[in-house]
Amino acid sequence: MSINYSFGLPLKHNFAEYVYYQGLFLPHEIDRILNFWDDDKTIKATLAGENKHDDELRKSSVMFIDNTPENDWIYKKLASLAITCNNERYWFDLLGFHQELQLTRYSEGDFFDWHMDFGPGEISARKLSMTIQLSDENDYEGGDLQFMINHKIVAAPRKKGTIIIFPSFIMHRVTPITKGIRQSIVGWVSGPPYR
Ligand SMILES: O=C(O)CCC(=O)C(=O)O
Ligand SMILES: [Fe+2]
Repeated sequence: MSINYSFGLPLKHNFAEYVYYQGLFLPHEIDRILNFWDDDKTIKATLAGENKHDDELRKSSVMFIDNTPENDWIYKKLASLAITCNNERYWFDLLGFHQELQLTRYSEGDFFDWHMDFGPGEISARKLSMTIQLSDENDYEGGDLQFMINHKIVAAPRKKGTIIIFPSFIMHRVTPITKGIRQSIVGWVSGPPYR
């Protein structure tokens, strides 16, 4: 027998484990971002939150893109895309970027194994994760950004300039680079606790 015991929850039929967008950054803008790479500002990637050093989970180099006036165009574009995407798909409460955008470089042998971007402590406010594929897909082998969707592993598009957005609680990884270099920007949009 059927029952009707609705709490009247607003259901979101547009939810997707990840979405991607192309064309927000022009090729010359991507090249401009790639030129930010400065070996002197580079650090070995650590994990936010718990288990800060876990060499088995992650190997890559990162630097941070300060939110200075010259870099604001990058933040602006990503913020506006995040808001649009959120309004179409997720309806999370978002407050903004509370951590600097991260420029990541994966060289041969580098990887980031299965993880969520969400967790206890300083990463508990993350709601949406964003990745920009900065490298030409033919410049590296391996280095796929993949999502675990139920029992299936799905790879994100690799095309240079693609922006992939996903809820920060979705499991994902970057497979080991077997040849070349892959670069990406990773950003996290934060918000108040889920309720
Ligand atoms: O490089 C990427 O595309 C994603 C990296 C990642 O998952 C992270 O930094 O949390
Ligand atoms: Fe991640």
